[in-house]
Amino acid sequence: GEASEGLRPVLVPVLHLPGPRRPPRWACPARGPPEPPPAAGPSSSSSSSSSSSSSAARPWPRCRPSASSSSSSSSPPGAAAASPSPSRLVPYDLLRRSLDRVLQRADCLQHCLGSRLGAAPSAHRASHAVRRDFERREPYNYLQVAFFQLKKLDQAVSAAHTFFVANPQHLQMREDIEKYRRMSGVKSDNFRDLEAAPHWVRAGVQHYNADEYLQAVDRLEESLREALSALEECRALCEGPLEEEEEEEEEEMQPAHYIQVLKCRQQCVLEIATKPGRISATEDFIPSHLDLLQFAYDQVGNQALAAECAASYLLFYPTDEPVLEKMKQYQTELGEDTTVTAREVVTTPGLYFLALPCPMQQDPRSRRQKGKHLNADVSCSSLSVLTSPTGPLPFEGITVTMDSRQMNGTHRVVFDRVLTESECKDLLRLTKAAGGTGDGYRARRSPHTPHERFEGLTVLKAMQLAQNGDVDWRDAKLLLQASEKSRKIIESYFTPGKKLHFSFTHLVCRTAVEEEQEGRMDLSHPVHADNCLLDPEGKECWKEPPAYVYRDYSGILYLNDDFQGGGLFFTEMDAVTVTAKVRPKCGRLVAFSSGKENPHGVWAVSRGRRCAIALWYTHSQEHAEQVKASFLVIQGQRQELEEEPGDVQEQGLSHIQEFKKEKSLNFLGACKLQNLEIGM
Ligand SMILES: O=C(O)CCC(=O)C(=O)O
Ligand SMILES: [Fe+2]
Repeated sequence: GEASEGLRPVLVPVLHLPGPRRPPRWACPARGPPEPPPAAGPSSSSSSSSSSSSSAARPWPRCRPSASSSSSSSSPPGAAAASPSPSRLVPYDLLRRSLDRVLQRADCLQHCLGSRLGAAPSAHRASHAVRRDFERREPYNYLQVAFFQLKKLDQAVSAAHTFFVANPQHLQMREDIEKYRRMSGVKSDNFRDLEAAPHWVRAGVQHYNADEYLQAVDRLEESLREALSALEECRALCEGPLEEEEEEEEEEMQPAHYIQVLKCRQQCVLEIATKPGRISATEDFIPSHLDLLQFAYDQVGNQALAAECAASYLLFYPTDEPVLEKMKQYQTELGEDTTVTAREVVTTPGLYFLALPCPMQQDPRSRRQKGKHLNADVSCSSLSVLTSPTGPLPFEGITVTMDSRQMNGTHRVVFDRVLTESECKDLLRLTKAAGGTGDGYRARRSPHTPHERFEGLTVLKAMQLAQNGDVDWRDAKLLLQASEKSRKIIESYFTPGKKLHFSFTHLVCRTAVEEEQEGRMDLSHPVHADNCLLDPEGKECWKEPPAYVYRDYSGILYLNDDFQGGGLFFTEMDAVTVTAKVRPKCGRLVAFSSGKENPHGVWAVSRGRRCAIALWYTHSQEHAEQVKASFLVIQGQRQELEEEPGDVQEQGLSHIQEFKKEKSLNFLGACKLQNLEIGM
């Protein structure tokens, strides 16, 4: 109907590289196919404006299309000097040289940004230049020549046409195109734009636009599959040991393959150069398809698949209001106990590909045997390094500030705005009131360093304090709520569909002991991993007691920033090479997997008091903390519990029994929470 018409997602089905079609500036005219006989092909000599003395000897474009040169129509001196002798000028050489330039830039950029060495200025220039090359479709200019040399006329024509589409004012190419048109053996359908969306993209969209949703879903699914495998191939190409292999197999290299490599590289460069959160139009292909599919499935009455698409879409745009709204609606329609899961797509902002089962241990030689047809194993091997699996975040307003990639590791993330300023204030009040009541941490005042005082408070302790009237019930409850909120965020981000239980929750403050700061060299918290015993010398981490081996994920929710020092940092297994830093502040939640992949420590707090809620989670029900149960018991409200979904209910009830036995506390009179809702 009308209303749903209005909600139709805007279409952005672009797989090719986008870019403004502003007229490019040209340093040199592109040259047509080399052999001059007019009958054989477009002439390269007739309209040459070059004054270079060596032009007659060189059958190739005299000037390499250059992103930076804009003033001269003669050969840049550097380029001329670097030119191989005419006899060596086979198409591949030339093509390669132009590609190498781009590839070098890409590598440089990757390296530059990767190591975060004053990345901004040069890296961004490079990225613009690379981008410009692609916007201008420069490589196609070379390709047409290469194909022409190879006597692959149809491909030469489509390369020329593809270039011309983006450069309609290019006189030389216009002439060449005219010549191609007159050549026998050239068919009109050779004038194809190789950068245009492929047929399988258009078909789905056409059906969609014609409101033919049944056909649309089939075609869109097909299109999505194609796109995912294309992307995957790209990743493999981008990350594989490309140059080496090509060096050996140069003879066999096909120009089309170069183009593919180039595009892939370009995509990687863009991904890396793309600011966090900004998703380029190329990358928009998948979410936009998911968006269309969601609507189409909805229209054909398949709510389950529509919901699945919405959930998948939210992996890319976790805060998209209309889709979040839709999601809620689907959840209601499908029933709350139906779990809606996203498709097997993993993503970080700006980086995604299919989560295939990875043949991790594959012999690298197998790739070589398969020659240039790079396979999933290449991208798989990088999967664990480059990506974090993410699900939609269950709360609005929370942002992902840094992901694994930005933190140079695996399963690391920083969320912001998990708490408001006023919630931080309330929780800090709780720490004040609780101060001096013992550290809740094996009762040691300074477990890590004599230069700081360490205070801690568990949830249970907070509840008991509230019961005794030592702290405000609402503050105690807020501690529980903040913990549960963090749990939900971390669960949905790292392990959607797989329950994470509390393992231990601890509100901790580290206070600098003023007279103990001079010449201090130690850390507030030495480098460690949370579920294994780190051995930096042996670069190992022993997953055995007394380590808390059952801890699967760790979270630290920070409450303040008015102190000196106290930054969290991650290291390599050597415990000294810092790979990422996190500055604490109110509402910031850092989360990471608890294993050897995430050694971390805290720099000395040299002034003031640093407070945070440290949270550990486990998949193991056996090791689940009884926070929720204790909360319910304190309320004395079994009935609340009975409204919980099945598994929580069961778990809660059995924990109540245990809890009562263990603590032999009489909670019946402790019903102060009765009027406070449990709602998280
Ligand atoms: O407070 C922090 O930032 C980290 C604390 C930590 O790593 C721990 O308690 O295990
Ligand atoms: Fe830790």
